[in-house]
Amino acid sequence: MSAASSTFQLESESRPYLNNPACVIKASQGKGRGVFASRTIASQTVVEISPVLLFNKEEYEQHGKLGRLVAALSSAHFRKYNRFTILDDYTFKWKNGNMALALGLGSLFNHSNSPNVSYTIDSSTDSIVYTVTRNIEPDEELCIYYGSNLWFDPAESSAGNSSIEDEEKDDGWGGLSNVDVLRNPLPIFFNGSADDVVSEEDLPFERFKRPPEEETADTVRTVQAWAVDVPDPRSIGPMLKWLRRSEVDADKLGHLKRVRKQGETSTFLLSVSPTPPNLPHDISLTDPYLVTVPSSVALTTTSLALKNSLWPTIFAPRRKGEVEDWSQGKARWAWEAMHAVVQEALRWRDEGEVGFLPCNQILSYILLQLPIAAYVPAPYEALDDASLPSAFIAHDTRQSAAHPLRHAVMNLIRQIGEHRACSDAESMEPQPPPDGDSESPRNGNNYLLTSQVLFTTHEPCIMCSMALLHSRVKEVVYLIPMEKTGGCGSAICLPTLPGVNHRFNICRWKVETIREAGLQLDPSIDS
Ligand SMILES: C[S@@+](CC[C@H](N)C(=O)[O-])C[C@H]1O[C@@H](n2cnc3c(N)ncnc32)[C@H](O)[C@@H]1O
Repeated sequence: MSAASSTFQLESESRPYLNNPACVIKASQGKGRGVFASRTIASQTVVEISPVLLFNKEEYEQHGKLGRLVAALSSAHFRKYNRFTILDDYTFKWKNGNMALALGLGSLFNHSNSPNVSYTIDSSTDSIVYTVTRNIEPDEELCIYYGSNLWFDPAESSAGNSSIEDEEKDDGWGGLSNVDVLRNPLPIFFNGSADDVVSEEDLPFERFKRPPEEETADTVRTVQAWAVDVPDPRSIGPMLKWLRRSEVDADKLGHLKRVRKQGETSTFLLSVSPTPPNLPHDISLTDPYLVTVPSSVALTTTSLALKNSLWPTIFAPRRKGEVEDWSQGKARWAWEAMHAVVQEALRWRDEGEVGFLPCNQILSYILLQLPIAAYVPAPYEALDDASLPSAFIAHDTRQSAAHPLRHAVMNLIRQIGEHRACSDAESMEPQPPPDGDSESPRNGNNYLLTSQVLFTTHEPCIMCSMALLHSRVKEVVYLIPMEKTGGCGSAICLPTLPGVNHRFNICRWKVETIREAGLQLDPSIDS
């Protein structure tokens, strides 16, 4: 039974809904059942809290979904003609790859391009909260927005005045202009406080995991630290207490064990300060002396063996700081940045700039061209800082400039360089001269993307990845992997190559988002 052919056929047929006397379920012209107001409802009233029934990914893929092929080409068109079960009309994405079926009224809200109900996901109680977004008249239908990829032909909606559809309809671009990563359903990280940490699976991207780099005896970094021997085993306890209490360089030596035992003698690591710390007079100790110790944890067993030969070292297979936590606020910032870069690419669609051609004639009606764009937003960490670096955005101009090197990323980096040159010229401050030392803070001033995150529609090619490396970018987030030409993990992963003198993080926007955007691309082009 399809939703639209439900037993509710007549407008006059309505049934009371026990939990909320302001809502009734009635037939809605051309849509099956719908939820209607039985009386006036004030704006911002919560009209429903629906618990959800969760299906895990495997269960849904096997029994509910459209089948793998169709899912891979998840377009409204395919969904329309390839439904396996009516559940496909009711379930939607939940966190951790699960699918959710709203119980109660939640499954009966119809879609409108001008919705009067918004909803938020409450994952702590596995429920969805529905709130009216304006004052509602008696008998008005309550509708939510399902997104721009509908799998049915929508019946005219009376839920609101201005219609999202009016703005979007027939863009001559297969609806790609409607790709709006900010639209409903908003991801989970839009629900909580900006400082809450987002779990890895709820992030909108996957992080590219670099294989840990192997160290050799020549590359292990070391530092000089003060140590002292405790010859009398009875002094070990008091010395440990003293060390704990005094907390000397606890942060700087946290990657090392503080005591090394060799035979009867225990050696205590004291500090990395230029002079030895003041030691307790009531404990029998030798004079402090300098030892060479590793300056970081061991990431691999090879590194551990090397470092332990200098000083017992902590083994931490994950690089400290490699997997940085993302807060809800930062995830929202990234979401908006990705939205901005997609919009920028679309802005150039009619200008004939480099994009992607359908790679398969049979499927060409769902394959779209997307020009390439790149964006560096103002850093999230410095959003409140008035002196923060500006945001920069650029697109690929290979066609219009008739220049083979005018890739979006190259254009962006050049733009930032030119901006920097102009502001330097305007500034009265003398600028430090460039030098070749990557460790030098003076040189750091001359890099163009230090601590910045770059968002791009397409994985940068090898040339662009190298330019990003030379600009000391902190992170690259891309939407579409470029299997044959990408320099950030697809064809090659430039920042992991031996010999390159800068590493940057790589984040690949999650595949579902690309599918939602309806993008299928020719992977053979350089971006
Ligand atoms: C989640 S159900 C909504 C409740 C549904 N009307 C019912 O009777 O069970 C989604 C289904 O409702 C129908 N629907 C929702 N909004 C619609 C609209 N604007 N126009 C036409 N059909 C709609 C479609 O058949 C869709 O697959």
